[in-house]
Amino acid sequence: MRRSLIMGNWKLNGSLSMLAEFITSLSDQIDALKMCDIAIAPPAVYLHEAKKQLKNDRISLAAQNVDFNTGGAFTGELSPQMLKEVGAKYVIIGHSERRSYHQETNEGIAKKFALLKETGLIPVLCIGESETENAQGLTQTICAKQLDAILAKCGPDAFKNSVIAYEPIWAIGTGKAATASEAQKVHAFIRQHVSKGKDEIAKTVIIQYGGSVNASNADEFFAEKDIDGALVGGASLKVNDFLKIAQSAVAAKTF
Ligand SMILES: O=C(CO)COP(=O)(O)O
Repeated sequence: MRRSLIMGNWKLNGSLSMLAEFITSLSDQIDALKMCDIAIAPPAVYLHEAKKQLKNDRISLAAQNVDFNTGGAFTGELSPQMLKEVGAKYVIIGHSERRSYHQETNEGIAKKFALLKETGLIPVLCIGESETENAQGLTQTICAKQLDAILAKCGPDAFKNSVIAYEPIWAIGTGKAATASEAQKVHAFIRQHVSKGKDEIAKTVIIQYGGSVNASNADEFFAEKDIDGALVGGASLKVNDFLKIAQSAVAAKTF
């Protein structure tokens, strides 16, 4: 059975003191959350300190972005190896905020995906459609295009041991989450599209939902069979809300 993965994407938020408080509270509660994997993605500048403060490996670290070069004259960038060295296990790539504010393309994101795999890091590939695309019935077409760029670059086994986060752009930070059944339909499509009939991939690829997940609506998402956790933005900044979301994931797997 796939384990749920609950990941907090702090985006451009947080501080050293918030990090310390967050890690202490999360560590106190972690034993009750055995059935799911937990990760936080603070700004990369805090990863090294986070790694030092984490007392057990039940809480993993994620970075929010990476470069597609391994080193050299690329001012301002961070390589997969650097992120690995400071404790990252996962790296979020292709977030819609990076696609739109930093003009990231499917091809560039595919290069990042390939490099992460080579480095032994787990890519968390964000995909999803805009409000207009959703209204035009293009959700599956857009998701397929974003996934196909990865399959073209990395081959049919690309998504083995990888994570995909379905994040409809219109649901991010808006308080207007997709309904659980809408999300489930897209997740089922994604699973079928990336596995192309290969059981090993269908069974292991983790597909998170992201977009206005909070402590009150998380239960509904985790009750769906193809929703394997959540990539949480705003609600991941408050440790109690984040914990409640993780508890919902645990409850969904234990009855
Ligand atoms: O973008 C997100 C996670 O990557 C979702 O953000 P919100 O949970 O704030 O909608």
